[in-house]
Amino acid sequence: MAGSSTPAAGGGGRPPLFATEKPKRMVAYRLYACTIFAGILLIWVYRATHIPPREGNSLGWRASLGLLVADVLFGLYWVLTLSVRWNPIRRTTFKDRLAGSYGEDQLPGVDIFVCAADPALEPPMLVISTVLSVMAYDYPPEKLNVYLSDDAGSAVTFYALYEASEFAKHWIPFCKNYKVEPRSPAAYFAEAATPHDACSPQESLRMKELYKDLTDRVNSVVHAGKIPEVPESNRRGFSEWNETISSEDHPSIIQILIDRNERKTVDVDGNVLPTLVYMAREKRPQEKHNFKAGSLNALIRVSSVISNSPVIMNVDCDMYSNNSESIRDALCFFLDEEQGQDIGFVQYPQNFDNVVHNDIYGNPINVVNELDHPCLDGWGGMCYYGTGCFHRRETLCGQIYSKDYKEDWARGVGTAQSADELEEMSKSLVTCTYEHNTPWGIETGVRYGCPLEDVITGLQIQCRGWRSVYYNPVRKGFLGMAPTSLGQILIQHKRWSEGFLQISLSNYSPFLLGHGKIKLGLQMGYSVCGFWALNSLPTFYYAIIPSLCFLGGVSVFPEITSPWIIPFGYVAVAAYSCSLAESLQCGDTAVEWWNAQRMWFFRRTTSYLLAAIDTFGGMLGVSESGFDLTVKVNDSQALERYKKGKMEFGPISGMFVILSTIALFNLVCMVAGLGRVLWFEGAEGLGPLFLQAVLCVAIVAINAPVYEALFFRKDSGSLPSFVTLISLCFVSSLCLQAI
Ligand SMILES: O=c1ccn([C@@H]2O[C@H](COP(=O)(O)OP(=O)(O)O[C@H]3O[C@H](CO)[C@@H](O)[C@H](O)[C@H]3O)[C@@H](O)[C@H]2O)c(=O)[nH]1
Ligand SMILES: [Mn+2]
Repeated sequence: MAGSSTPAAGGGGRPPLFATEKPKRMVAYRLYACTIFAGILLIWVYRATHIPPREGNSLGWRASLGLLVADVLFGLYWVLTLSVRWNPIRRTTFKDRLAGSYGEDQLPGVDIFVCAADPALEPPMLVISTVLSVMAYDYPPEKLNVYLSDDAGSAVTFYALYEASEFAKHWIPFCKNYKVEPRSPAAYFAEAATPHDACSPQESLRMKELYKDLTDRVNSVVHAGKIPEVPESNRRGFSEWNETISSEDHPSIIQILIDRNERKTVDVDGNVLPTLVYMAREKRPQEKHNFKAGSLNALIRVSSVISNSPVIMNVDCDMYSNNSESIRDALCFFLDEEQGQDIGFVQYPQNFDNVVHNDIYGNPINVVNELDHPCLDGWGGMCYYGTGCFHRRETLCGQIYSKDYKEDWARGVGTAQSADELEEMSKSLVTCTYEHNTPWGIETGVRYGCPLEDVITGLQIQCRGWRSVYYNPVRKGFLGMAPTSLGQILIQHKRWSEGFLQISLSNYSPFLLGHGKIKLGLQMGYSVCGFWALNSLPTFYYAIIPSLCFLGGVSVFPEITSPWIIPFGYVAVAAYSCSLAESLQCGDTAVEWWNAQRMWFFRRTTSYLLAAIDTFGGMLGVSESGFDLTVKVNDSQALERYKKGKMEFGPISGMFVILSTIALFNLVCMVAGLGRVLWFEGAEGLGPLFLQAVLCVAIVAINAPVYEALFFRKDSGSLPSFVTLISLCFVSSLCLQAI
């Protein structure tokens, strides 16, 4: 199977538009996995047969029972993770064949959705740079329709989009004439000072000036919070706003800013521009709006009236297109005659453009992008993760796949209706009450009621018989923004792990919903993230109990001279070496790997733990989950600290108390525990406690930034002494348990 490619289409049809390859390394990996599994089994045997008698101070007995459970859970979780290593595949597309087989006029229409929610957290300039980047795709503009959903219903965002529609008349021809990449103006002008494309320095300078004017105008409106006079011909849209409008309470607003029909808009070269639509669905305080999922569903309906293209792509407002050919790449999958019929969606990886070298948060997720996702693809079902994804419209509307299903690639809306009519029609589709008593949010559109609406929607589509594809080109399709403060990251991961756990424990779990419909490997693949939150429990246990026992001189691992130490040592050393090797192979540095390990530890002991608690609370009806927006602006000092690799803790939160408690507790255990053993028993005394000492030292080492923030840093990103105080209370009560 090594290096095998998919067969060419036979019998005179169009040639295949993509190929699938399987890499060779898998045999070695599978052998290695077998040895790890043997090690895990031996650890289980050891745990089950080495429970000390329950007498006197029963710490050893209790701890051994707990570790038995923890080791079993870790082992089972490891088995799940095999699914995202077992079967990776790699896809390549043939865009030249696409061009050979389909004329430009035969290409399908594409609707692009951009979601924004809050002009304070998501600056309008960021939003319109993303919009401009997707308007400038290398694709026939009369087939391209771009929709911005503004969940804040903000006049400022609308103003920015209006300015973008004017700027597009210069920007799009510039991009196309000079084959500029990337096509987000913000990203383009932030890159190298010397333009690397065919354009002359004067041209580039002229464009840069125009862009600077745009930025100044938009930002001054953002600061003033007031809209200036705009030309009479374009005033119409602004009259929608008045004093009574607020972000939580406003009617539906829909404005077609660029339209191909009667108000035909052309660029400076006289070419038509892609349709551009602003949408703010109605919001009322008493009505649930279902966050991003609600916006996407509103966009699906509005676009069905205005353009109704067979392909839909959606991005978050901070994730710009970095590759102008992405639409054509995605179409290579959908339009392939042999293998494309059952492909429901094409997901691109998430990559970031604001991450620095040796990022302290371990943000380059290369292993996920280069190994995990190709494996999900290998099982026939890359998940949908909410941004950078192309769908067939029908898959989002509940269509079930069957062999007889024929896509109408030519579908679309004619040019009969005027923009005013279209706006009126679509407004009625995005009122608060429109979805009442309809299948929207349940069977139709993106699913509601879960913080990971996208993943569950993707799973539902796969369970209706569609396959999905993962495409990771060399020039990244999209670049987004990673949060660069620990507090933000932990909140984001809490939302994700909570969403995943909710899915895993519901009727929509990949094992129940997917039973008989998707492959076992894919069910397991989903569960790797699905059980992140539960995996926090054994991690938390491992972070406290062995160290506590070390402090009390109670051994809970095999002695250094016992043969039982071999499976423990082997599993730990081999698993971590393999993980490091994978990271390096996927392009991370060793420092990034180490930082990523630290983040795993932090997330598991905070975000995931709280997510597990909240999920169970939610099942008992105590708590309800929301969508805490990720901040996309940082103050300049924080940004400086980030660049220097200083961890940004930010405002006090319960999560930091947990982090510093674990860090301080292990520090105490290490110092007092080592001191006690060496003082009373000498070096031989370490024999039975060796593995615990190693574990404790490792936890202290990984927590270095926490100690720095607690004791040495004075800047506003460090941990306040209040956190130290509370943590010390917890630490002392924990230590008392050892006595
Ligand atoms: O009420 C809301 C809340 C959010 N959004 C938009 O949703 C997107 C994602 O929000 P963000 O705060 O950036 O969350 P992230 O954690 O960065 O998002 C990741 O995680 C989400 C699921 O938790 C996915 O939907 C996203 O695609 C994925 O990038 C942004 O464009 C928001 O404007 C809305 O449109 N309406
Ligand atoms: Mn985001």
